[in-house]
Amino acid sequence: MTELAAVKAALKTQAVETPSWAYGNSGTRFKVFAQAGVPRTPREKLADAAKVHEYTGVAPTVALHIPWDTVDDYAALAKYAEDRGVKLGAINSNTFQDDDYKLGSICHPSAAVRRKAVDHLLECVDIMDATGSRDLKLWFADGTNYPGQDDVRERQDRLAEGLAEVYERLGEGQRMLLEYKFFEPAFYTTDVPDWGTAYAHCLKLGPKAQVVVDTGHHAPGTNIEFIVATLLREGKLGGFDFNSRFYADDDLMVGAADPFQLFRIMYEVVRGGGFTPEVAFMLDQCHNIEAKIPAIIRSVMNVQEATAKALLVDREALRSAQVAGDVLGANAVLMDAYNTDVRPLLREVREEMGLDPDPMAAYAASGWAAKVVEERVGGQQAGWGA
Ligand SMILES: C[C@@H]1O[C@H](O)[C@H](O)[C@H](O)[C@H]1O
Ligand SMILES: [Mn+2]
Ligand SMILES: [Mn+2]
Repeated sequence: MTELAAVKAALKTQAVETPSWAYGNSGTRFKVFAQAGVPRTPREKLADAAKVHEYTGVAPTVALHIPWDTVDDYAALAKYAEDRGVKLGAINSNTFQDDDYKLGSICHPSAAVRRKAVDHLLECVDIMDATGSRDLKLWFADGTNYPGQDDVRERQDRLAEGLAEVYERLGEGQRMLLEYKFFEPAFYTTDVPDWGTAYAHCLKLGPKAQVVVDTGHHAPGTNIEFIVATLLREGKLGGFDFNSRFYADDDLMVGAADPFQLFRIMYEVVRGGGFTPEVAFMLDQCHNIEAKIPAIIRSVMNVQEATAKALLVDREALRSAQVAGDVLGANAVLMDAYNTDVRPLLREVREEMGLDPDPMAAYAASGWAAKVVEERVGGQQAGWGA
């Protein structure tokens, strides 16, 4: 197989998981701008997600967030998704919106509150059993706002104890993905603030515990691809929450703020043997002012473009330049790939997959946007963030 054929074949195996909550309204503490036609139910979110997969061909799963996507019958929801060509993906817990969690959830000083939080996580595993999901994704808002507010070390003990109980509950083929974030909503300490803390907990828990890298969760200037290379080397990279940011956890379209960073990340993924189903490529975004479905289609295409460029890196030329200490030569090999216009290649890949080469145009021509605005009248629009 020629190198180009191999690159095309790899691109056809790409799988980007889209987040149910990105189809709903979202915003900031200043304002949530509602949009006409936004889903009102988990089923309507799945119907929109199915459109993203229909036009990109590489968005076959949808992450759920509990309780935002709570339903009576999860098996029926999984069937509804499959009837539309997508599958239910990671189950995201939520221990950050309940009044009891003001001082934390799994790290809270009160054993009763910790019990409540762990019970929610265990309920999420029950849901995974019903949906057939592999991954339980855990992000904790837990932290403190002032020095002395709580015992930093003891909160880690509480975290370890709670995670261990959930780990024991995981079934065959199930994993827990622990996500870190350096701040917000806590502003002094965050109990899982960085990759090192997440890695340390996952190492102690065992092989079913892996780390999630949310690309919006690092201090400015952090070399995220170094973290990716290291976690892959350790066999502890479970997945990504892809988005982009200019300042904090802006949750903008992945690749929009820094396409070069996304390329560098995907290069370390490819180089580290991480372009496999073992690494979950998930989007975690909020489309506060832009149309949501087109924004998610654009995001999936941004991931495809970064991946194509990463797969096109001339590894042999790079290796020999690196071994020779040819600094400029080595850098030039990587930049050649990055500066390659891969859009014609991806158009070909889509045509070979039986898709319209231009997903954005195909979606715009589908009339889906007008259809949902007309149909989705009344009821409570889905949304979060204010
Ligand atoms: C909504 C919530 O936001 C957090 O910042 C984190 O990124 C989590 O992954 C996401 O579930
Ligand atoms: Mn995230
Ligand atoms: Mn986030």
